[in-house]
Amino acid sequence: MPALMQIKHQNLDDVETIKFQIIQRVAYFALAIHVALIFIFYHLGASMLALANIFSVFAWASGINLINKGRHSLALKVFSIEVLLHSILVCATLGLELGFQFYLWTISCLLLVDYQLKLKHAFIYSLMLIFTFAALYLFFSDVVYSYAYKDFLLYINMLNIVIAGLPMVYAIGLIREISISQRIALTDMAAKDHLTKLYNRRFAKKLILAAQQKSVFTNTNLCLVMADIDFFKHFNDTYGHDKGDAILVRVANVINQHIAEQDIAVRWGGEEFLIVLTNTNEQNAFTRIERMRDNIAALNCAEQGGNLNITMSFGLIQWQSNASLEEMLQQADAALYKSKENGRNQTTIATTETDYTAELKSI
Ligand SMILES: Nc1nc2c(ncn2[C@@H]2O[C@H](COP(=O)(O)OP(=O)(O)OP(=O)(O)O)[C@@H](O)[C@H]2O)c(=O)[nH]1
Repeated sequence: MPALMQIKHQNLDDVETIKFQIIQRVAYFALAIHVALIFIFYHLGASMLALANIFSVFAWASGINLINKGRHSLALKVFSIEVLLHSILVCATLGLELGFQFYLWTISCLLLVDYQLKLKHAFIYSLMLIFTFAALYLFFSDVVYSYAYKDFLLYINMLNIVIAGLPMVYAIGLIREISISQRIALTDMAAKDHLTKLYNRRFAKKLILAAQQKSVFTNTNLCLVMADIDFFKHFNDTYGHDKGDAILVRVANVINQHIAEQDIAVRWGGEEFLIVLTNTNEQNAFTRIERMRDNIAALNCAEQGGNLNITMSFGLIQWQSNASLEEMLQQADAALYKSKENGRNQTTIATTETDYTAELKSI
């Protein structure tokens, strides 16, 4: 999987690691280029630059080593200083026509992705690199290239611009992916219950109201189902709270397996769940919930605690036109209560005597 794509599927903690894996790959590439430059500069007759490149190779190698040791921020500083000195030296010796000064732009972007550096400091260093870029034109624009391969200057310049530009595009793409993945993670944290990964009550209300509006608009049915694990207190008391938690997760997984993508499953309270089945009438919902109930009762909970069976009771209502969410929840709750009263491990369909349309008309 490409590294940028990989970020979407990682935890926030892993994002920094992936970022530096990418930087390390770029550093290996830079190291190889600097090794080649030793020979290229030597061949051109610029022996002082060839000698300086040996130090550059050491700088890139030690930066890579620092990344391996987890000293990411220091590695970036080593890379930045190397590029800064290298650009100044090459421009002072060979002039600006080769385009080595463009690497200062690349490194100024790289400093900004170092989160260990305070933003203020990162800005200052980056600006200093940009000012250095401008100053090179001030001081070295009259340096004339007097070495071999003069005819190739334009192409080398173009090559340097491309090589310097690619990491900048890559770095901005990386920052974009990181901020998107963080936004997704934060939205998820705000919307979901951390144990079961189902929607939490607060966030779900917005979703349910939107689903209800859609059902009115599309003239389709919507059902609300209240569900509650039977004798869960007894399970907790017998096997402990941690094993109770594991049961909640397994029950939530079964619920998820039995709902469609557009349906909504919510951890409503402790061991109480709310399921919203869209585009489904009362009879269909009943059949689907009964299948879910059977599968919960068939869960093998031996791992979580002895041979105690987990069962669940359900209360179901089809959303009545003009009824409010609170009214429907009350009815679903009343139906759930009946399931409990009648012996648990069953589904009760609410019998609504209230005519919500008439109620609305009389207001
Ligand atoms: N393990 C665990 N238990 C929880 C959690 N939230 C609520 N509970 C427990 O769920 C139990 C609910 O007990 P009750 O409301 O008495 O209901 P019950 O024992 O399931 O009995 P009925 O609903 O009448 O069948 C309590 O013991 C709570 O401590 C949770 O997040 N984890």
